[in-house]
Amino acid sequence: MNNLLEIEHLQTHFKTEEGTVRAVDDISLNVRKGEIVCIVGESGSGKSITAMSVMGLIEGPAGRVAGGSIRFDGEDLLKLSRNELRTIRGNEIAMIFQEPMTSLNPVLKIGEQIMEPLMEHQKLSKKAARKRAIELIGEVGIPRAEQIADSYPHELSGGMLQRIMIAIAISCGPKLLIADEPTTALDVTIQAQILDMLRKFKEESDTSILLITHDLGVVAEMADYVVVMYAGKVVEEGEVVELFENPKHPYTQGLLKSKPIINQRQDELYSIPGQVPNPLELVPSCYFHDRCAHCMDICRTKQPALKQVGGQQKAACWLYEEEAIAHV
Ligand SMILES: Nc1ncnc2c1ncn2[C@@H]1O[C@H](COP(=O)(O)OP(=O)(O)OP(=O)(O)O)[C@@H](O)[C@H]1O
Repeated sequence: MNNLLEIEHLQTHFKTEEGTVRAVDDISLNVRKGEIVCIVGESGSGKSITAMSVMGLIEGPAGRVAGGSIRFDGEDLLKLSRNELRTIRGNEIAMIFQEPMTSLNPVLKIGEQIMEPLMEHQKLSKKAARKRAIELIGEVGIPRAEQIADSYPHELSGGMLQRIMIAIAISCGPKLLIADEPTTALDVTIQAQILDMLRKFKEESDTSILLITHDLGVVAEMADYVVVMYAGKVVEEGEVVELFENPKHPYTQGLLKSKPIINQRQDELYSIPGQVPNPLELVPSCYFHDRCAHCMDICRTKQPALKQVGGQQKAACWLYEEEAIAHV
């Protein structure tokens, strides 16, 4: 109902010499029209690979989507040909990456790079595309747009380049914007400006945003709905207020405890003890068990399923299972 993106039981695997990495291991999530969904989790939890799977950017033969479905606006993206996918990518679904320098072509002028999708997807003439590119540079808050259009990427600051990436991403009026850590490389003031811009764009155009971050401050500011990932799995999800007020999964509780609080001096910031497990050594269990203060016997031997734990909130934790209590 009203879902623009529906990911169901997605599995994305990588074959390595040491074995298969289940980077995304049976995850489901929805993004409704006009909604911002944040995927949050530590490094290596599978956030980026989820986004790359939606974009059809998983490279074979080592990487492959091994199962599940990704429906966008009613269409199963995994069943589309490369060409059909290319038509959707950059047009109806656009992505902003963490490092703009790696996505921009260093030898092409900024204006030309903004013009490219406008000519390819919107079929604008060169002249019309240039005019629109200059407008877009202004729309993302960069002054002297014409001069910027004629500059090369290395002549711009990191914050400006990220604005250019946003200009490219919004140029074709996408229905879904995927932003993978879009502000991580930027200082806090610029970070806030970029997030404001994304929110404003969402409100004006009713675009949905799938925002990937490890920063709960960003989640608090941006999300309608939050999906917490750990070791390739969704361990908790819910409406942002509900989840922040009453996190159920010990991992989410740990993440929230380790979030710095603005205007409050904290002598030592809490961090969750231990490390994310080696993706090649996962055994049937709760993957968080050896970092969890509430670990029970069952957590070491059986994987908890994601279940409703109140309101819209779901958690995958034996603490909320009657079966667990029977085993203690
Ligand atoms: N090409 C690859 N080959 C093998 N394993 C990979 C490959 N790409 C990613 N992985 C593994 O998949 C898992 C998930 O990676 P992913 O980049 O999605 O994590 P993430 O949550 O986005 O972390 P980060 O914030 O560091 O980007 C990790 O264990 C990673 O090592």
